[in-house]
Amino acid sequence: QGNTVPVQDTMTVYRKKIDELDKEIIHLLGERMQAAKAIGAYKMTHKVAVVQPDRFNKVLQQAITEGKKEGLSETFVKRLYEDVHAESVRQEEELKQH
Ligand SMILES: C=C(O[C@@H]1C=C(C(=O)O)C=C[C@H]1O)C(=O)O
Repeated sequence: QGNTVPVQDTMTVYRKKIDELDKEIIHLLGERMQAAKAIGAYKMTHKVAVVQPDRFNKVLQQAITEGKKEGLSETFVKRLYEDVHAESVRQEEELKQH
């Protein structure tokens, strides 16, 4: 059928967009982890606890607010940020081993 080619093209265009956005997301997450590690290094020198629940709660609330503007559910943003936070804490803790 002649219409299968344009359908493929449309999907290819959007998938290319998704691939680009995914690259940006990963790049930004990497940058975020670098910032967390810089904070982790400061904490290590000044004997400050890695996990800061009040700060994380603020970060989470900000993300939920921004997420809502983008049509993202609170549940999704919460799950996502709990994972991001866990990785951030893991990377800060890892600094102590070196
Ligand atoms: C990066 C920090 O360390 C931890 C990680 C956080 C984060 O990833 O946003 C927030 C609070 C801390 O539990 C920080 O204290 O700011």
